[in-house]
Amino acid sequence: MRIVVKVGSSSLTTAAGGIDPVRVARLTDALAGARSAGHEVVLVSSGAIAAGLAPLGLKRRPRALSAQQAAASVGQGLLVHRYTEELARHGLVTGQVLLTVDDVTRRSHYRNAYQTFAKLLELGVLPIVNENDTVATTEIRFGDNDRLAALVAHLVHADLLVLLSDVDGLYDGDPADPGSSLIPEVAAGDDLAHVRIGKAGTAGVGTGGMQTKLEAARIATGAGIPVLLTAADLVAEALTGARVGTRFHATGKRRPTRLLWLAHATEPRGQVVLDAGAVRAVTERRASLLAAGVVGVHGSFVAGDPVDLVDPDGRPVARGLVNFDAEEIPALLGRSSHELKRELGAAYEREVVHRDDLVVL
Ligand SMILES: Nc1ncnc2c1ncn2[C@@H]1O[C@H](COP(=O)(O)OP(=O)(O)O)[C@@H](O)[C@H]1O
Ligand SMILES: N[C@@H](CCC(=O)OP(=O)(O)O)C(=O)O
Repeated sequence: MRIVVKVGSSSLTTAAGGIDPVRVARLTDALAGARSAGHEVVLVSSGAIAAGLAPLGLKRRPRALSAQQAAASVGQGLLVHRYTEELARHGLVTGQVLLTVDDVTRRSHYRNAYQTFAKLLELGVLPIVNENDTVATTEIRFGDNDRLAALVAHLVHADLLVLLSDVDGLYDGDPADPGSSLIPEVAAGDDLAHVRIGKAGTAGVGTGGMQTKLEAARIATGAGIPVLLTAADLVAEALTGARVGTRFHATGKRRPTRLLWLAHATEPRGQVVLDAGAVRAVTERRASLLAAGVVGVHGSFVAGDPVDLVDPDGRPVARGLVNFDAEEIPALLGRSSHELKRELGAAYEREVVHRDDLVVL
């Protein structure tokens, strides 16, 4: 099996906030065990910011983005160094992969990322992935690694996504509350509306809490990948197939990876307003969006940016990579490709959003 394992900051750090060598060793022992059993493993690890706090004399995760980026810059190297040393004891070679949203939503970059992972796995390397925190800006930042892990699982065609946290699974209420109980299975179509979801754990280093784990589980299972959510302390059990944690069954089929990223990882830079006919063409017939069906445009974007396609009432119906700059679109509104080609030249005959770059929400 090809397994993506994601570990959160709260499962890697000591109470004081630094990287905990004992917890890292427990994790790497289990990853090495999975490799010995014949599985391919990709690790998505948070903890760069947490690892950078102590060397910078910081007590807790800073609020300002620039300070978080500085901490990540200091901490990422330390974190990967720790993993590299531990995995080397098991004869394993590690490789660092730092991703930004843009890297994987634009077609050429996405193919590049896929090929890098394929090569690393073919060479027997254990890739260690994190967000490229130091360069990611607010707009293009994931911020939490749960969704990143789900998208990486899809990118590398994983058979299983294991989400490790400081809690041993999904509870129907606050896990600290003695009245709450663990949910062992989430089947396709199960309604989680009754589950009370709280914020991130007490350690104060995690970011997403249970909400981003559920989103990650929804993305992965919706793309055909089952998810196991359990405690980092139980990683060895989880990777040897013991019945621990919460198992989310696959609910959907694989979709092209880039489109999954487009739907879940991009911040739209603007909106293109469609008339009712274009809404039907895009959502029901999966057609490209042509200028003839566009009635308005909002925001400032350039060709290649992600935009939301909205219906006449402003509700998003799809997201796509647009082929024109925002300021070019008003001149095209409602006009047929044929007319545009005749008056403005062949370059204007292109679709506003091509069907291959479009995902229905
Ligand atoms: N319904 C719930 N079930 C399980 N955990 C929950 C729930 N609601 C809130 N949580 C909290 O979510 C925390 C995990 O999120 P977080 O601290 O962001 O972890 P990580 O650093 O592993 O990503 C747990 O410590 C737990 O206290
Ligand atoms: N990329 C960030 C991870 C963000 C984060 O804290 O995520 P998580 O602990 O998984 O909720 C880091 O390495 O510090």
